[in-house]
Amino acid sequence: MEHTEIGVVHTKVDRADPEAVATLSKFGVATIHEVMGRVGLMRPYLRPVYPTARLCGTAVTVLLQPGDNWMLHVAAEQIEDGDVVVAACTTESEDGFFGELLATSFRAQGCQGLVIDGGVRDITDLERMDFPVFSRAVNAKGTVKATLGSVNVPVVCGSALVRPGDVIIADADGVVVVPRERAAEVAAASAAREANEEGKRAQFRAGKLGLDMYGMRGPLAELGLRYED
Ligand SMILES: O=C([O-])CC(=O)C(=O)O
Ligand SMILES: [Mg+2]
Repeated sequence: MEHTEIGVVHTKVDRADPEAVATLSKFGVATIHEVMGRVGLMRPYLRPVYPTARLCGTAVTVLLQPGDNWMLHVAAEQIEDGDVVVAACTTESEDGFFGELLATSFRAQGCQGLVIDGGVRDITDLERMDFPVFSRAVNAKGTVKATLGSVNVPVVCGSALVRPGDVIIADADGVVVVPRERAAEVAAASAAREANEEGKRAQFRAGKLGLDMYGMRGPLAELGLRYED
């Protein structure tokens, strides 16, 4: 996707339904990705900067220029309670765009965390603050404030399309995007899948084999699987 809109801040965002966002926050990224039909995942190079980092919220999107974090300060003013900032870059950049100072500012505006297709720094402080960040790099290299990007335009972050107001869920398994129109439906489907998995878990715990639970013996025999002493 081409990033054509440079130098614009959209101040009005159509955010996903808060009740659906609250429900989605209870589920893991793998579950949500599965029930959406195995779509919406960002590339796995985006990793939490500390292992227990976890976030769920509606996206304020940022388009950055390489080595320039000016638009993150512009974005701070657009954050509402429960938002997650999703920052993409016009050109690949691993510079340290974000650290504990910006985290302090974002948190004061009600931000739930950051997903950035770039670098971040101050990660010991970010962990101490329990401010969840998912990034492509940890990098002490600083950035400037010299060039315009945009805020609240559609962006491609970790190869996934994110529109302002979409729901972002991230945990140790990855980052997933739920289009804002699908939030309620995906939340309900996630709850159903979790209930189904709880049933399977109970059977596995009791010693039942997947071979029997999933009726695999017949198809394996048909394919000619042999058991030999
Ligand atoms: O200020 C910056 O450029 C990034 C940073 O280290 C911080 O936010 O603490
Ligand atoms: Mg710093």
